[in-house]
Amino acid sequence: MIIVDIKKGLKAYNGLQVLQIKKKFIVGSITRITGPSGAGKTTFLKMVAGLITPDTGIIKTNNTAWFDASQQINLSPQQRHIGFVFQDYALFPNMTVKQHLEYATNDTQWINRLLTIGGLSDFTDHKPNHLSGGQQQRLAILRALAIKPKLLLMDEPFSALDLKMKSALIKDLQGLFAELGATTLIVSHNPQELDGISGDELEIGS
Ligand SMILES: Nc1ncnc2c1ncn2[C@@H]1O[C@H](COP(=O)(O)OP(=O)(O)OP(=O)(O)O)[C@@H](O)[C@H]1O
Repeated sequence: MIIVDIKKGLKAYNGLQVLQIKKKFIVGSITRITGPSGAGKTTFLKMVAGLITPDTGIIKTNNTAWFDASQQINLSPQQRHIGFVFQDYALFPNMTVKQHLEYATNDTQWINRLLTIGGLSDFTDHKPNHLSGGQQQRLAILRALAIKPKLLLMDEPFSALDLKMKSALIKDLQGLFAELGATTLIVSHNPQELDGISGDELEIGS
């Protein structure tokens, strides 16, 4: 179980807006995160990852506190061992596809499996600017999975993929998530995208 109970004042264009999230995520579950633009979906994922600090509250998993404002506990993103797929991919311009994955793991079998699932086996020596938008997005997903995370945070991870590619990839990813025992949080604007996959939903800013 991952328990989140946090508050953060967001600096919105129209003044201060308070983002308050109280939610439990069951281990191994897939949760779809929805909400209007600017509601705080990305900020929420970044707080869980340890990239943005909440103003108050707790984030804990099993018996480990990742964040506890009252006890001044705030584990680093590395200590939380999370996979993060950023909305803008955040790839390294000077690294090839293969180097992105080798940076995260030295398990070559796992790397090859990921490359096959992402359809990038023939592009291992390509740098991001020699990949299509969809290929870059797939690389961002594979890189997040490379560390075999127990918690995977994905921010609009399928937005650049065509329907056929998306449904094949999602099917493969579902198998991988189950194998890793990963708990997955996916921000998605597309209502049909995760039908039959995500068991839970978190609506932010409604
Ligand atoms: N570190 C921060 N501290 C305070 N406010 C922030 C911080 N980072 C972003 N914000 C503010 O939080 C608000 C929500 O932004 P966020 O990107 O989380 O929304 P979103 O729901 O993901 O939107 P979209 O669907 O358009 O991607 C914005 O007004 C932004 O200015």
